[in-house]
Amino acid sequence: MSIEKVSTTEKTAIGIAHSKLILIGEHAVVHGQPAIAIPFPLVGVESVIERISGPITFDSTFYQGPMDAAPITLDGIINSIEATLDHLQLPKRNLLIRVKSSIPPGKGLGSSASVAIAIIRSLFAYAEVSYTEKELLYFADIAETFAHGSPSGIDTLTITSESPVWFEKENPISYIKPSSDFHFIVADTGRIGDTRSAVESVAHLLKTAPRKIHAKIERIGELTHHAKYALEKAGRNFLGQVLNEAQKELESLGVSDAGLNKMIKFAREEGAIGAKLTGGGNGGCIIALAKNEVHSRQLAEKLKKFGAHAVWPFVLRKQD
Ligand SMILES: Nc1ncnc2c1ncn2[C@@H]1O[C@H](COP(=O)(O)OP(=O)(O)O)[C@@H](O)[C@H]1O
Ligand SMILES: C[C@@](O)(CCOP(=O)(O)O)CC(=O)O
Repeated sequence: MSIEKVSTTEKTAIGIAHSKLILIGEHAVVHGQPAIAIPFPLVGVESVIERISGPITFDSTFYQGPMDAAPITLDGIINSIEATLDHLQLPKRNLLIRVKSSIPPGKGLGSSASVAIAIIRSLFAYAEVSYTEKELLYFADIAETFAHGSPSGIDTLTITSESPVWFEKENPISYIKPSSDFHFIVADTGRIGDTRSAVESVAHLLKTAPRKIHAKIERIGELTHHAKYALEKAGRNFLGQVLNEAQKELESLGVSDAGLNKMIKFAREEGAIGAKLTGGGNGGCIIALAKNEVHSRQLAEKLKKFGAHAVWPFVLRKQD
């Protein structure tokens, strides 16, 4: 079936979602340590729902066609959609779901969670029903659990937040207020990571060498406390050191690959105060802390020439 030929009536509804960056604490957060994550509005997802007649139909870069024939990679999102439709008491038919995303998938930027959240928002808008934050997270976490096994919940929480978050599994959220501007660059190594298998490999290590691995996870937690202090008080030089320390621990947990290590090394040689992987790792993106705005632009150019598939200079603004 060609999506262009599906005839729609005038009723449409839109839902959007930005993506997220984990500044520090990925992987350790799955095991109860805190993490800091930042809403990342430079890439995002738009979901448009249109009324059609016939089965629910997808139109996205991942798949075009009826939902009941969708590939297994969409099962998580489909579970979220079905649960949301049940909640809204809408029939599971007569909808066209168009998904446009500028978030590269499998790069640690929370693509799966953003897609789920944009779609859920568009379904609520279509039904003209308002929702609470808790409901939104509940339906999005259905997709995340399917995609990532045992997600900490940090992706969905940051994607629904407008401010940087301090996140712990048992005590989900408080907000971080940076005391100055921080200039970051996010750069994509080009290699796709698999968050689920990276999380599983850390869980496996934890079983085989519990004391050693637990100490590393706790160290990341301690560094995350230092990062909060750096953002709110001590400033960029201390934050850079802390990010570099966190990268060492992530490497020793086996979630940083050669592509990430090479790009992180290059960013530091070019003056980044700190650099580490962001997200699930073993592919995906690095986050580097620049000295200032000019340096951030120069570093972005250099990373591009070095071979980054995409580069996003990004300012975390001071908040009063
Ligand atoms: N454009 C898109 N359309 C539909 N689903 C998408 C799209 N982009 C991502 N997804 C969903 O998200 C999953 C990929 O996200 P993933 O690589 O796990 O993201 P991340 O590791 O960055 O959180 C896909 O399997 C699919 O279910
Ligand atoms: C590795 C982890 O800490 C972050 C994963 O980030 P992403 O899904 O790769 O964007 C997993 C989690 O917190 O659920």
